[in-house]
Amino acid sequence: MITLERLTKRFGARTAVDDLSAEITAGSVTGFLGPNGAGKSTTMRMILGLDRPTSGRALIGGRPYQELRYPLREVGALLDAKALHPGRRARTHLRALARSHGIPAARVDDVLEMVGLGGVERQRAGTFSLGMSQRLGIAAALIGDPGILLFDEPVNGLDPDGVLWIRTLIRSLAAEGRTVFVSSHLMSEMELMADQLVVIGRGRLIAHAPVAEVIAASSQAAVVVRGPDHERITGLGRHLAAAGARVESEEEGRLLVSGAPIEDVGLAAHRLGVPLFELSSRRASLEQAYMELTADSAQFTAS
Ligand SMILES: Nc1ncnc2c1ncn2[C@@H]1O[C@H](COP(=O)(O)OP(=O)(O)OP(=O)(O)O)[C@@H](O)[C@H]1O
Repeated sequence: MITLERLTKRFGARTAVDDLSAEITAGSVTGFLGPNGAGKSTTMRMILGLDRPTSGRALIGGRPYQELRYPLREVGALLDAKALHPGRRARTHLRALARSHGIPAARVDDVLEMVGLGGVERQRAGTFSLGMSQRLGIAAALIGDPGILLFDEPVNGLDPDGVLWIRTLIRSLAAEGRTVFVSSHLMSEMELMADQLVVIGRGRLIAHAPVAEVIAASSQAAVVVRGPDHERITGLGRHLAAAGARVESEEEGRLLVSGAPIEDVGLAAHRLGVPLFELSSRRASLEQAYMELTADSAQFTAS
């Protein structure tokens, strides 16, 4: 588990992370979302002891990073896949990491196989494609078999095969009971990958909830009602609106109802004797829900 307790980071006059509290639980993938400059990387850096909080704290399994004796055995991270020295060979890099953390050298070959770099371990990192660098970064994150993993934009710039591979890996790491915290700007990918979401804007917490809940809260989520009798459909709409639902009608005989469960809409139609051709749920996308949530906190917006 990762615990953020009133975590705050200021850079001079700029507050990058502002009083952020959240618990990122084990056994599931938690997506970390927010507009550019929202404070995601800074939060991850504080969790990993790379930036010192101005106030508050970030705990890994109940302890600050600095107190972990062999950090790589407790937490692995992929922050910047291209950060590795270009002259380093993949295997040499992983061997050095293993040695400094008391991890058996045999584990190096295991993780190279696991990420599909088994054949290129002697190649220098500078000759790696972005996808290979990403895989090497993931091998480094996994080398200590840690229970907690952080991935900052892991699918950035990857081809569809690479994206599918990372998604499957991340899901399986969580299924093994690990805590997985992943940032991404790709909403469609997050929708497939994450169980919960932490959404921040201007350093502050906007939402912390299961993905399904965040999507259901979007105003784009609606119940679609359609029937042959326009007047009776309109009457049903009035009835639902009087009961507190939001009702729109873009074409005759068809309603979009939000703020009322589909069961209530169906029962109301039945009670009022309104014949229906369609009663269905229109699901919002995570992208729509996210855009609504963060509309007020995007740092850079076109006018
Ligand atoms: N070392 C630093 N010195 C000064 N300001 C910084 C530093 N690091 C980050 N910031 C500022 O803190 C804010 C949060 O940045 P951060 O990189 O954490 O956001 P982010 O959510 O990761 O953004 P992105 O999605 O663009 O990667 C930004 O306004 C950024 O300019």
